[in-house]
Amino acid sequence: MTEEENVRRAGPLTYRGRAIPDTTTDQRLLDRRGPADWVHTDPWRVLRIQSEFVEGFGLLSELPSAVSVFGSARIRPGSEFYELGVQVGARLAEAGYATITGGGPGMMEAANKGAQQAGGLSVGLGIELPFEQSLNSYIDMGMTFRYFFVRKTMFVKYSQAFVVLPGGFGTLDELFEAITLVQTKKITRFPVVLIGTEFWGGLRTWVEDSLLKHGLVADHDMELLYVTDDPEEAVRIVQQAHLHLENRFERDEAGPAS
Ligand SMILES: CC(C)=CCNc1ncnc2c1ncn2[C@@H]1O[C@H](COP(=O)(O)O)[C@@H](O)[C@H]1O
Repeated sequence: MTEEENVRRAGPLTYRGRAIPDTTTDQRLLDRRGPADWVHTDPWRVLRIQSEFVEGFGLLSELPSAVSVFGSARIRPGSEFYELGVQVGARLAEAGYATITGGGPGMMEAANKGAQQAGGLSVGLGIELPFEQSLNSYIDMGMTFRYFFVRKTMFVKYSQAFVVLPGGFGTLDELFEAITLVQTKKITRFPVVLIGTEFWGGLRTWVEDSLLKHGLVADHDMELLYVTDDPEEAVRIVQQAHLHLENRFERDEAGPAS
């Protein structure tokens, strides 16, 4: 046997003599399918989760300054709330912010529509649901996620603030997640603005009368619930916080490396 026949290189690996496998790596990959139950196992899911982060970061990392807008999936076009959502998207676009929503119908669609029509970048981050649903038609850039928590990371990582319009459980989940991240200083200088004083007034009162009264939140935590009826005021709050943050990063970058 020649030296050439007695060696097999498989990528960075070298096999000689009796250690040479009967098949090549590609043969093992391509020649047969083998069992398929591993696609339903957690190690495989970890790779899918990883790929969602890769795709999400890839889609969003070059996004300009952006604000995530949340709100009910159930509000219909033509309603007062829907119009408010359109206004929010439009004002954000005029101030130079991209609008990110959950990509669905209702208030998400309204904010995307307002943003797109005012010439802003309109982004939809959808979620796989047990019933058929596609991204609304006012989205310039979109992605549909399998994993809820991956999608939530994107909302926080790629926006400077949250604007919360009237909504149900999904909206409350997003609102309280954001407030908890701010309260625990996982994110800083991150305004969370609720739009609709009549709609959100009861929640604010309950937080004050129950949570604050029993000492479950601090006085200054109440400031985390900023409520207004005016989309322009919401944008001003976002801009102020944004400016502060940029100044702080500039100071940090000028200081000693960490
Ligand atoms: C018709 C219907 C129920 C469609 C659901 N389709 C959805 N598509 C995308 N995001 C959603 C959807 N439902 C809830 N969400 C998420 O939860 C929030 C709305 O939930 P809710 O309607 O307030 O509780 C949105 O901000 C969004 O991020």
